[in-house]
Amino acid sequence: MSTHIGAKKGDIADKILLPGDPLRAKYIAETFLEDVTCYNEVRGMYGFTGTYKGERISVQGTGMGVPSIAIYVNELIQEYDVQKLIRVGSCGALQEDVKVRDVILAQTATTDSQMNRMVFGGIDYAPAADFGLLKNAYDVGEERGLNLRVGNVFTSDSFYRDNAMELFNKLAEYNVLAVEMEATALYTIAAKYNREALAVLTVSDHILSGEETTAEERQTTFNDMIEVALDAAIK
Ligand SMILES: O=P(O)(O)O[C@H]1O[C@H](CO)[C@@H](O)[C@H]1O
Ligand SMILES: O=c1cc[nH]c(=O)[nH]1
Repeated sequence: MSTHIGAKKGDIADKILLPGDPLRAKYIAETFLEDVTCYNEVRGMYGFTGTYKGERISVQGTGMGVPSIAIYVNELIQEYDVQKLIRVGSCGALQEDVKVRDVILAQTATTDSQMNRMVFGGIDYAPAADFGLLKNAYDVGEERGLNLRVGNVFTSDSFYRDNAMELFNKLAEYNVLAVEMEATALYTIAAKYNREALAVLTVSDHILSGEETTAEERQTTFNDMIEVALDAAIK
């Protein structure tokens, strides 16, 4: 086992979905995977391995924010040799034409996290999705008739911030689509170890209008996101 994951070598597949919420990991495993085993309960951050359309795949909760996902992604890569990592998360829309329930593929992730600046000595590294995974996800979404958005998202170090609209309006002016809290760390760590990474996000609320999804709607639209991620992972 690694420091935060109670799995043996080989318990985790080389492809993995990464929701922030560990209960979303459980939902994905129970709803979409077959022959499921739970390999992790450490800190309640559930991890499961099963099969999807005959292919072995895992799903692991990451918690919220850059420090938390960075722990799981580092251990999944360094201790369990995971190759393809796809975050499946929620986000808040920053553009008028991005609607609640839309699914976004994060091509890149702007951030206020200090993580990359610490690594690169102050340079603004540009974390990017793996092109092959991004293309697979886009193609899968098109085949399913989804209106996927592709672009820049903001990985925020805080969910609550003073004068938030000042920053959000500036990000919107520069065409950032939505705000979430983990993608930048996933992309940067995956790049370091030459692994494939992508964040697929469902808009759960709209920052400008205040509109929110109901719990039921969230489940349905999350299903679109989850199926896009699963099909992209095995394509
Ligand atoms: O739905 P998840 O994957 O947790 O993602 C979003 O939701 C959390 C905030 O409520 C943050 O983790 C943010 O990135
Ligand atoms: O980080 C997040 C996630 C969903 N909605 C938000 O407003 N922020």
